[in-house]
Amino acid sequence: MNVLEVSSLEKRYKEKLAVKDISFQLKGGACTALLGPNGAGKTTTLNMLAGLIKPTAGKIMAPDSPDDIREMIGYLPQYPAFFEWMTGKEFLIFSGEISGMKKENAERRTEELIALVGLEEGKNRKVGQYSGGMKQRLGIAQALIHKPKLIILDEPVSALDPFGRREVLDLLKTLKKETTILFSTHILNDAEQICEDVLFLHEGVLIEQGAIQEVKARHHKLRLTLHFNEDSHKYTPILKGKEWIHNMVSDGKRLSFEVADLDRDRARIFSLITEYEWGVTKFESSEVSLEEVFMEVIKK
Ligand SMILES: Nc1ncnc2c1ncn2[C@@H]1O[C@H](COP(=O)(O)OP(=O)(O)OP(=O)(O)O)[C@@H](O)[C@H]1O
Repeated sequence: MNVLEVSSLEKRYKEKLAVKDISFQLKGGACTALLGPNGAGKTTTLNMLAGLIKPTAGKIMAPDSPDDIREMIGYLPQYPAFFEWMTGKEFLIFSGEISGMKKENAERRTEELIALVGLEEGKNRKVGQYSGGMKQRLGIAQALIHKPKLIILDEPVSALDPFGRREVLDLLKTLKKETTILFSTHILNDAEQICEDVLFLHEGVLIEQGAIQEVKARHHKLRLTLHFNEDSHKYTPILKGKEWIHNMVSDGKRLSFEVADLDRDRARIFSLITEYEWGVTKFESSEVSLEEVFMEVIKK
């Protein structure tokens, strides 16, 4: 069942067409990553879904809650504003009350959320004293206060150090069990770790979408890496002429390239190694990352 269905969505800011005719669906219970470089249109798209800005054209539908889409969405903006003089607990109760909850319900929900996002220790400290990771976890709790079916998070980990990033990614993994998640990021590795589905946005256009495994399979490539006991540049002329070798990178003693058929091309490489008696110290094969697939799709 789709939680959200978006069709032909478009946003124009004066002369700038920031989002161009994009269509996609969000499956209930799935985690979807909206990926794209700076300026791709991620924030504009999320702001339209959250009802903060009006689309120039297109439709946003929620099959399950057709009357009040905003009710079913919890949103964490890229730069959330907190009242730094409130404690985390006070801030959540206040957020619940301004979203229309009765005080006792807001208090009950706050306790649940504090446990869920792991803020027990800091709940009575002022938000101004929180670390970046704690603030993001508080922001996520705030987005969840009214038990939304879908939470939308704009770059929730981009501004965090590696420790804070891990905290928030782990929290998102836990939340996947309870709610549908859509989050934007330009760090593809984060998406790969926690999401099932991806949307690739580039210059306002949705250039690829679907299950991560399917997207990878569509652009199926594998990377072989050879480690030599000397500078690998010496070996590139022999490999350059082979039509089955793509995107070769020579980096010190290491040489890597993409191939389409691992078994066939591994055998080809082994026969070259034997023929030329190359001093190979290590041989590795790996799947290309989502990041490499994305760069490939953008180039096309
Ligand atoms: N209010 C606005 N008025 C005019 N142009 C805007 C406005 N907001 C965004 N834009 C432009 O629309 C394009 C998309 O911006 P948007 O912020 O949605 O991208 P983004 O993918 O979220 O980028 P980032 O990762 O840098 O946040 C950019 O070219 C941006 O300059």
